[in-house]
Amino acid sequence: IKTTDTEIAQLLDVAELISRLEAVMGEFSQRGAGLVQPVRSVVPLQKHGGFLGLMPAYLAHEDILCTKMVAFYQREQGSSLPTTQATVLLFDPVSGVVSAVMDGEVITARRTAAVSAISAKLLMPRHAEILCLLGSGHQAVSHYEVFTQAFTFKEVRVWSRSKERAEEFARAAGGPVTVCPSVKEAVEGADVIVTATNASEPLLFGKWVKSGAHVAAVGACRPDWRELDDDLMRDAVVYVDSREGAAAESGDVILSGAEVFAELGEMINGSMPAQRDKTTVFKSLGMGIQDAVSAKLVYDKWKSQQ
Ligand SMILES: NC(=O)C1=CN([C@@H]2O[C@H](COP(=O)(O)OP(=O)(O)OC[C@H]3O[C@@H](n4cnc5c(N)ncnc54)[C@H](O)[C@@H]3O)[C@@H](O)[C@H]2O)C=CC1
Ligand SMILES: O=C(O)C1=NCCCC1
Repeated sequence: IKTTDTEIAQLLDVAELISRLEAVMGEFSQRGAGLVQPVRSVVPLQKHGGFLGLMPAYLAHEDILCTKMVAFYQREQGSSLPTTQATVLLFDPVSGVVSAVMDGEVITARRTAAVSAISAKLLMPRHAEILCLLGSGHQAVSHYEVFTQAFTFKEVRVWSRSKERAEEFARAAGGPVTVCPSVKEAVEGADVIVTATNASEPLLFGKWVKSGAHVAAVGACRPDWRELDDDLMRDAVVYVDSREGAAAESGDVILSGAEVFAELGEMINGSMPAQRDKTTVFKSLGMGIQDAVSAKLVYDKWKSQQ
């Protein structure tokens, strides 16, 4: 089959996705033989300010064989082209035949937000009231959608480099969103902060972050890119999706020298604690296994409707 982002948006249910992602992230952190997922292969395109990422995964228990190919470009402000363009291939693992070719933008946006929601569920302060989104692009939109579906906040704030974009974001959101003029004002007193920008220098500073807040850091996916400053990285308890991925790709982890406390999956398995009372950072980079379970959910739902 060949499925488009429009179809996938209808088929990929957030609650089902969260439950499948929790299971697979837990399994990943056990490092069993049933799950094969190398760290993303990255082909840098220095000449064009981008890279091509290859993200294969095999999940033996459910017999899911999948790969995503994702092109990522740091665009000029105002460019009409998307930053991230992706295609997901699902294979029949018995024969190697390709069973589905899927657009990858919705899968990428929704599964990333769903993984951040799992981290927030475990790490955000009890009775969290204020959600703050830094950035107003695809990931900010999907994080808004998933977080407001999974949790109830009294206030949602957005900050973006472009005030017009932030205002557009607020208008398009399904509920009230406060547009903030600066990062500092946006994050002051926030319980949950999502950083979803293409910044390569820190824009979120520890001195602005409320003690006990939870930060889901989604951008800065190259070893020399940052969204968070050293103070925040060193003072917070740092969780990652994959230790190997973070050591290879996260500028926030590598350049700050911060210690990684645990993987999300270790918290899910109960082998490492969720330090909810401390300031926490979940550094997300994205993993092939997340795309694999998402693609399988889409494929099964599509088949059940034929
Ligand atoms: N952790 C994960 O699994 C994934 C992470 N990402 C990352 O998420 C980030 C956002 O992706 P999208 O929302 O798809 O991109 P997008 O292009 O739709 O939105 C990017 C946002 O960042 C802002 N921005 C760009 N440069 C900036 C700068 N220097 N300072 C402050 N803001 C800046 C833009 O104004 C826009 O609001 C990217 O860094 C991407 O690498 C993307 C997919 C998966
Ligand atoms: O996991 C992904 O997919 C991506 N992560 C970092 C940026 C490109 C897409």
